[in-house]
Amino acid sequence: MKPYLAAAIQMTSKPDLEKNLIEAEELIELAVRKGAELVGLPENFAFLGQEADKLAQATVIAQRTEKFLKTMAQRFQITILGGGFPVPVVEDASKAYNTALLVNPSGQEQVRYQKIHLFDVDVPDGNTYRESSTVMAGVNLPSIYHSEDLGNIGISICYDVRFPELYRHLSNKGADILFIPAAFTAFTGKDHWQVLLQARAIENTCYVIAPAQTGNHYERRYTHGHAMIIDPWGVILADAGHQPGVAIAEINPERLQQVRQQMPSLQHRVFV
Ligand SMILES: O=C(O)CNC(=O)[C@H](CS)NC(=O)CCC(=O)C(=O)O
Repeated sequence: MKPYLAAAIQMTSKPDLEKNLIEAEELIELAVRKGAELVGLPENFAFLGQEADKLAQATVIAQRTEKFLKTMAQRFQITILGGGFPVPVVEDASKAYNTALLVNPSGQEQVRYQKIHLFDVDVPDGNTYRESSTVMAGVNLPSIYHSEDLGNIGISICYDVRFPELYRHLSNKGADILFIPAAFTAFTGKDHWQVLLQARAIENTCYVIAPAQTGNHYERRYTHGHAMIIDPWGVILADAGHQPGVAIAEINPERLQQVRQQMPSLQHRVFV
């Protein structure tokens, strides 16, 4: 593993695939110009709209998005995570998997993760979320991407951040970097987002890269923003604030080793 720059992209995705991919490309290009070699896009970067509309367009979204990620990776010679887009379930036309895809600079798919924990929550601001009405829950724990240059990368999506056992699994498997791409609601995000991300970083002594959605997407759907990168001590290295943009920070193996020496909590685990 070498020191390198990573980018957590922040977007205001809309119910418009082509428009979102254009915005995503601009932000990837910005991240690459700043030197990023590992780039993450947020959950729903390709399409953020009504569940029914997303499902109706899922076949096209999946095809376009997979091709887009491979093209971006090859063109800019980066490793890229597409942080959650619908891929139709073959056996059930009423469902899609909320899928995150990690692609290497050769344009090859390295990890495919289907979101395990679905957001079925009545948020106290009056919005109701029933992700499971159109999304099939994944049942497989994500595999780690072992990269000689970039380190061991673990993947998750959004609401997963509330389930620390998933991240314990990833750190047990050797993760150095945890991706947590999200579309966190504005209401839950203001109190929970940063705390949860810092907790996952600190308890696993891992870098956290958290691409995010921000602002108003359609009707009353608002997300929290604050795409960020956090170091293994829990320090926030970069925070994208409220506007679309990029949070960029260095991922440094010496810092990782230093924190793991200073705080060897992973070695003191008793139960898992
Ligand atoms: O809002 C949208 O339409 C897009 N969001 C999503 O697709 C997903 C599933 S509904 N959002 C979350 O998981 C939010 C989790 C969260 O906010 C929390 O855990 O508090």
